[in-house]
Amino acid sequence: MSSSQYDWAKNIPCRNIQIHGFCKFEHKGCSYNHDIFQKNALASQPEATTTSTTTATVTTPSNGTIGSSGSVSTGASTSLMLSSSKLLNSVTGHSTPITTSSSLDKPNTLKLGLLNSKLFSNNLSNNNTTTTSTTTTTSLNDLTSSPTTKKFNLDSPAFTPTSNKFSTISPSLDTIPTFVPSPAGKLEQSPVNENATIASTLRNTLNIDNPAIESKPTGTLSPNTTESPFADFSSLKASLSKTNSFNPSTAPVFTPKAASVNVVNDIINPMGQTFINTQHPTGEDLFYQTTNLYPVNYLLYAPPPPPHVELNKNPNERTVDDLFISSKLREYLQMKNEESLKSISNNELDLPSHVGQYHSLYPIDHNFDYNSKSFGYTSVVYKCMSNENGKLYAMRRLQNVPISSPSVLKCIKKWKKVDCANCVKVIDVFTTRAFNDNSLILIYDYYPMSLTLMENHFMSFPGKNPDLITEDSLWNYTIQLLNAITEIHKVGLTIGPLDSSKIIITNKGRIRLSSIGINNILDDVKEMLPEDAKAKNEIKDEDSELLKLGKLILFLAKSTTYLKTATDDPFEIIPQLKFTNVFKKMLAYLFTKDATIERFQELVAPMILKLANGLQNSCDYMESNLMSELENARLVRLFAKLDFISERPEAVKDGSWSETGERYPIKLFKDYVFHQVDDNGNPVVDLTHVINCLNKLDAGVDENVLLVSPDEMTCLIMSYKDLKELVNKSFLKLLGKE
Ligand SMILES: Nc1ncnc2c1ncn2[C@@H]1O[C@H](COP(=O)(O)OP(=O)(O)OP(=O)(O)O)[C@@H](O)[C@H]1O
Repeated sequence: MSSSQYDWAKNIPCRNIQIHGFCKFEHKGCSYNHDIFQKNALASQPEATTTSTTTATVTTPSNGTIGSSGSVSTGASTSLMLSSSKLLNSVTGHSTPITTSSSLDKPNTLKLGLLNSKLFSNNLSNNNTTTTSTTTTTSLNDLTSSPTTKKFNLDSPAFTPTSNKFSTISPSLDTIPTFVPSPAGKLEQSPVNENATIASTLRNTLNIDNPAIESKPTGTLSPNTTESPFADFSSLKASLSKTNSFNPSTAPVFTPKAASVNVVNDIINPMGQTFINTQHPTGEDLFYQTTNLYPVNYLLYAPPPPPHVELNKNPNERTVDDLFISSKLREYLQMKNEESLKSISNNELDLPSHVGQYHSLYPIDHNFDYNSKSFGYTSVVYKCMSNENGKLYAMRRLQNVPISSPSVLKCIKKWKKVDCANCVKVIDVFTTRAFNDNSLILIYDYYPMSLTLMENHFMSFPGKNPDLITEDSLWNYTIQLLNAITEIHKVGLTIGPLDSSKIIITNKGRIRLSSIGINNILDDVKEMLPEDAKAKNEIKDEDSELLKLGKLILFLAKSTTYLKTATDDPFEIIPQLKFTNVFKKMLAYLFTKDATIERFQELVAPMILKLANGLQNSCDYMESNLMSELENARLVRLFAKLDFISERPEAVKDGSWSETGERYPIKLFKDYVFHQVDDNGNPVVDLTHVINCLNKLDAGVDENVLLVSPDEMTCLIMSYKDLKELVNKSFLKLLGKE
């Protein structure tokens, strides 16, 4: 680049000086004039004004018009000024030069450029300029007399940054003046007051209950306080960090049961429900304090449609409910989940924090009776969590069992081998002094929400009445218990007493023996007792397995019938039962002396087939529900993928990631799926649309979709196929696998 090429610029003041106060390219080839400002600074003020006025007025040609059309009158001095200043900017801003202006013809443009340059230089020797300069003197009179000059005229001081001011500012951080807050007396004025308002807004937004802040209400800060107003902020910051930082020991967990703890007052919430405000507990109790005080609505996500909708549906019509797992099943499973998440502070019940490797004990006895000694010892059942694998287990504790040798626990090895669908699997057995006594502990698989046969059929609980005993349910129990007996026999063991309080219902109609193995251990313990103690603990268990089964079924069956004669003889009771003869025959067989398991199995075979049929139907039902959830899981993964990709905060600076770059269609697609509004601007909440779109995206169909940005300035037509490719590509890039 030859310097002569930019000769035209040598009289034009450098815009860098104008803006920044200096030009860092001054001695590095910048072709613009750098001396003018120095001269101007030295020149006296009146002179400068005169120069300015004189040069400014030059903007109007002699005929009082400007531009190629010659139609702009001198009256439009403001617009004229703007045009010329615009032009000046374009010239001095090193951008498109004078000659390329489209709106002005060449001579005029050139003239204006030169005239404007005179605004600063007043030093032109060019003939053209001299002529123009002469011609504009008249216009000056016109302009000065014009009423429009009042507001914004040529006399308005031009913006001339004082280069001295900027040059005195040191780039060093140390020399940057520090902000000194206003004296306390001026606290009611901004900006301090503004800060206080921010603090209070923050406090209100975050709902921080900080007495330090509370004592200094917004806008009424004490005038004679000598404290820095930022003291508020430090306390706010402290409380913010306190409020927002995660502390596992104080982080609340959802504990529905604990709602009744430490009740101080009830508050009526706006939704018309009563929830409980708990006193702030201390220490460990904080962990268990109630946070969700509203009763859980298990059907919140997809409530079943009202009957009039359900009944009047056409075959091709679906409700949201149809898209998901059946509401009843979901509610049931969610209740089970909730039950298994229940916890309570160890302090509250004086429970040990750990028993062996098990912790988080939670008593699950529904009707704990200290005097009930089913095994000859008081027994309590807890839900607990294993420290080893994080799984939940049921822990049965027998209090004060006189175990003198660990050898009595060996028999449990055999019980661990029992793999039966109608027995609760035993996991572990040990003794402990964690409860301050000699407790025998047995660990079993945990089945949330299970009730014993006794509880299910003979007791009522809040929200649950005793279940009716029917012939079908009795057949069901008989066959399942027969299965348990058979399986236990296979490993050379016997079931021990068959008690309705030691059989749990873990699912609809599904029963399991809940305390297998205990009897064997206690028998061995008994063997080791001294003779007199042995006699005291004697529990006669001479019945055959089938007889035990018969007694249990008879006990359940006779509870359904009013017996005319009070008798204990099963052969007198059975004929009085209001059940079918087949059932009565089966029950009577269990009480016969020569009853065998094999013969009994033959007897109940037709009923086993019926049960097998029901179980298979139940399996099909579960599988179909699983299928619908399977699709949901697929869509959830797609949701997750989309969310992983779009609106990544760390990519905000890098526009190429989502906002304007390659991934912009994904952002628009998300808007298309989730953020549509109707004609009235109301959000469109249509799950079918969402599922349709996501399914098409997942399948990558060839169909095109019109994606429009919210401001309607960008429209894209893309196929789901391309979108899918883009999503996959972006996701791989995110994983660093591209
Ligand atoms: N493995 C288990 N999983 C889940 N809950 C269980 C399990 N075993 C027992 N339970 C539940 O624990 C509670 C107490 O059981 P337990 O056998 O002690 O019955 P109980 O009626 O209290 O008898 P007892 O009067 O002899 O103590 C019952 O509600 C039962 O459903």
